[in-house]
Amino acid sequence: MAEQTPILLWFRRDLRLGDHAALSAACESGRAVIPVFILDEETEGLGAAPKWRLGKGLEVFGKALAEKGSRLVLRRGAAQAVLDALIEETGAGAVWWSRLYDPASVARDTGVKAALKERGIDARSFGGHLLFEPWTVETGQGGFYKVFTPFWKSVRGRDPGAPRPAPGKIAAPGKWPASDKLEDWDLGAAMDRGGAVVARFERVGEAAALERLESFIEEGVNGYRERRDRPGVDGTSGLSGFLSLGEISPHRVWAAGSRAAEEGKRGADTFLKELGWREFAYHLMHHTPRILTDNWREEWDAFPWDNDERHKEIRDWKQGRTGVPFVDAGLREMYVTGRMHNRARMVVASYLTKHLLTDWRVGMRWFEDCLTDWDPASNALGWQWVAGSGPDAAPYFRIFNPETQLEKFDKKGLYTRAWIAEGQDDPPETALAYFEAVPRSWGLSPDDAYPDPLIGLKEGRERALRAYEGRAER
Ligand SMILES: Cc1cc2nc3c(=O)[nH]c(=O)nc-3n(C[C@H](O)[C@H](O)[C@H](O)COP(=O)(O)OP(=O)(O)OC[C@H]3O[C@@H](n4cnc5c(N)ncnc54)[C@H](O)[C@@H]3O)c2cc1C
Repeated sequence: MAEQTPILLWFRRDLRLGDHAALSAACESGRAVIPVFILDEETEGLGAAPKWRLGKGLEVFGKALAEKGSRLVLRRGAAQAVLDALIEETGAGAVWWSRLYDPASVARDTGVKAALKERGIDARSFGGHLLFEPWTVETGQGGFYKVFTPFWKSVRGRDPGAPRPAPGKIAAPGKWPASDKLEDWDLGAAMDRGGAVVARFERVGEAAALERLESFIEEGVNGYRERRDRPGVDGTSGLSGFLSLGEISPHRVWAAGSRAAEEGKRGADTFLKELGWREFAYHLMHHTPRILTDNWREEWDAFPWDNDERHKEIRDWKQGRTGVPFVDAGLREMYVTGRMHNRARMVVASYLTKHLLTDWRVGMRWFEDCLTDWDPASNALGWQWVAGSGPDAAPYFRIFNPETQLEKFDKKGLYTRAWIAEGQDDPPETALAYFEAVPRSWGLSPDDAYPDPLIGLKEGRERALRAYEGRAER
């Protein structure tokens, strides 16, 4: 009987046991569950840091499954071919997974679902990566939202439902199919010596995510509104890496934030709103997938962006050597920790796209290679928002001044001291770690002089404004 056959649970960006709709449904069915992760073309193509982070996540998730008497079967190849082979080997009658929303995953999953259904396999996708499915949020006219505030107004009162508990038991199949060895995949290869440095700062897995959420709600959320903009303090939740790989569900985070708001904890509403930005990014990626590749506002196609990555300015920006302390601190923080404070993300993006007149896609790709919390939707929206080419974007002429930003948000110089070694008698470990992490071929040393600015801030600003005005005349 088909109902007795095992279920293949295809894990992707949902490496958790708690609040997992597909896993809970599979366990409730009473059938054997075979968890599988596929290293397919799309996963192979991840940037260096997200791929390294995925490897760490898979390691921890495999152990969590083992504690439940289950396993994570690892296979490499095209998703359809791998699933077909596993169906043959195990007699599975169903393949279930949690939905993804980027266009490449949607195209792959749509094809896989159709092919599986064709051969009589119960192929099902479940929600869980988002609070609200993008197609369920509509304007009064039946369209999609292009501006955050009305989007937020339309969803903030919704109840996304309570998070589900982790299953007590995951029934194992009579015989396990063979699995690749995670070490053989060498997912951290492109990180070279940087991996060991980032590992000091990275926390991985569902248990770590739950711990972080709990401590943030207990101690951090109260001061979140005031502290979230200060890059030199630990004032935000630090959950983005976990959310990116689905080691915690947004429902779980939302539920904790809502409870904190009900208890009157200051900052909780602001925190929920930030989760709203993540939803908004996905809403836009679903309705306009070109946000990942093209100027969302087509009039920007005429802008004379520089996108020649051989240019010294772009190389210096990537290396955190622009001579502008806030910009360099942000880029170095990312290189060392795999993450960058949100205020710094805005400042480095503004500097690249405005002072250096560089195409936002150059910066977006660098983030995609260096961020352990890389998220396709939030990254694209963030870059287009800052560049001015995106939906609900900051106007181009509002150019961040990295010096005044520093005076405002890092008055005591905590952030720049933490990340820039040059010029300090006794630099902290964080600042020195940058020189351990970067490739030797960059030839950098903490004893070097701090670089001169690539361009005066006033001069860069005026040049950007001239280019912007020129664009309007084109
Ligand atoms: C140019 C640029 C690129 C970015 N790239 C990414 C990316 O690749 N991955 C990523 O997760 N975020 C990205 N962000 C958004 C934001 O910087 C990070 O989500 C945030 O810094 C993560 O830290 P946290 O978890 O401590 O955030 P908190 O302040 O604690 O916020 C809680 C959660 O809300 C969500 N969130 C917060 N701010 C934003 C935002 N502006 N847009 C979308 N979601 C948000 C995140 O899921 C975050 O974990 C980018 C922002 C900019 C300006």
